Amino acid sequence: MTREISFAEIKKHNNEKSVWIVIHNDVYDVTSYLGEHPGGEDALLEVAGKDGTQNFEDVGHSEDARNIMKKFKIGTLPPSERTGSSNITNCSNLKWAVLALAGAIVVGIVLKKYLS
Ligand code: HEM
Repeated sequence: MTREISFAEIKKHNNEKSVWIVIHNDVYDVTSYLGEHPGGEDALLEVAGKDGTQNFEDVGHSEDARNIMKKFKIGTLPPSERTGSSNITNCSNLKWAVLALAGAIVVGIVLKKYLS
């Protein structure tokens, strides 16, 4: 079960005793994950009680990481506090798809030149 949690409450959980982080408008309680996080506890503490979406995406977390985080979800932001950033993941996937396509086209052109 998840509930709506506002920043007024989230920002109280900003130290190692209790670490709540907002990522893509969802609220995660990662207190028990501090010691297990491959990126270290400091990375999580830095955005404790805040929105860590940007930092989370800058690292380029794997699908694995995104699955693990589901376990820690405790709620979502109220609609009035949400930001429009929940599509960043899709955007970065799209970016890679476009890059892969561009690469394939270049390889195709080079191969065609060599083979003709
Ligand atoms: C519930 C939230 C999070 C989970 C479950 C999580 C999980 C993970 C996992 C599994 C990795 C290993 C690499 C990978 O699989 O991508 C990782 C690496 C890392 N994470 Fe997180 N992470 C979370 C939040 C964050 C946040 C908010 C930050 C930054 C503020 C962060 C910073 C990092 C860094 C710096 C690395 C190391 C990357 C490297 O050394 O290659 N993580 N995280």
